Amino acid sequence: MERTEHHASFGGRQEVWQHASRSTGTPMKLGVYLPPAALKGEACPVLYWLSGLTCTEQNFITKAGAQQFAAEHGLILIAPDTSPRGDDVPNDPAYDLGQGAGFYVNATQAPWATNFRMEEYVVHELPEVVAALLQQQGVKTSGRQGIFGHSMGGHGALTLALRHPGAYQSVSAFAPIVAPSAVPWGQKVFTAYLGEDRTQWLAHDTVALIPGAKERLPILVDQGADDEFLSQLQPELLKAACEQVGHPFTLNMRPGYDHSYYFIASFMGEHMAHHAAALKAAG
Ligand SMILES: N[C@@H](CCC(=O)N[C@@H](CS)C(=O)NCC(=O)O)C(=O)O
Repeated sequence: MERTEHHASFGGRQEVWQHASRSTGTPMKLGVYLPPAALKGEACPVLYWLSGLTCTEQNFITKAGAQQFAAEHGLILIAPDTSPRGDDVPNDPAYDLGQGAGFYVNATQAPWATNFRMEEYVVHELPEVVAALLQQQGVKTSGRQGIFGHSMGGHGALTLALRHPGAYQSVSAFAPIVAPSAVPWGQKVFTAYLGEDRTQWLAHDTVALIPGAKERLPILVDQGADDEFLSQLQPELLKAACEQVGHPFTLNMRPGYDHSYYFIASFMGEHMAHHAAALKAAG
């Protein structure tokens, strides 16, 4: 495990770490923000951010403006890469498949199944990696975890929270892909990673998971009304699914906002407050 970057930020520290991943069989990078409270020895909750298509660990830490709110609320922020990478890792020329497009599932199909194990990585390996690198720096955590993300990463945050009840105490998303089985991005990637059997896809589809959810963790979603990818996102499908079973759900449609990090940064403070409140209430 190696620290490759560190920068003072809002009284805390933004770091980047690299480690050998047993889940993906590749080196993986992650952004780690330590708020001032953590550096002073307070036990802080951990909030995971999952990025969208084409992103690395860098997009969120350089463009979302989240550090100021993490500093204010005393949250440790973890931002992993979106997929395994490397010359020996399968890839595709399109931006929405292969490297940079892990979709937070464990692929079952060749040639992806060996390395593309992002669900295993995020849910099981990452917390161990984070615990180890925090311990190395004498930083304590409260044992509470939240998860949020954008687009493909919004899909990741919602499905991982729903598929692993008890693992996360707060969840939210910016412009998430809520029904991957019903839209081109999801259909293409799920066919490649999970195969032709659509019943396998539904286990990774937020709208399909809501009716049988084991816990009703409140979901906060922000969506730009002028998002150029709205047809791939369709937040109204999630609204309807939540209404049908009484799953607590807040959808903020934001007129004039697109799909970019300008949109994300504009509402980051509200999402961080949502997580801070839920993680504090969870103890
Ligand atoms: N038009 C984009 C589509 C991909 C895209 O918009 N990716 C979003 C997530 S789905 C993103 O966060 N891009 C990186 C950034 O804005 O920093 C491309 O072809 O690169």
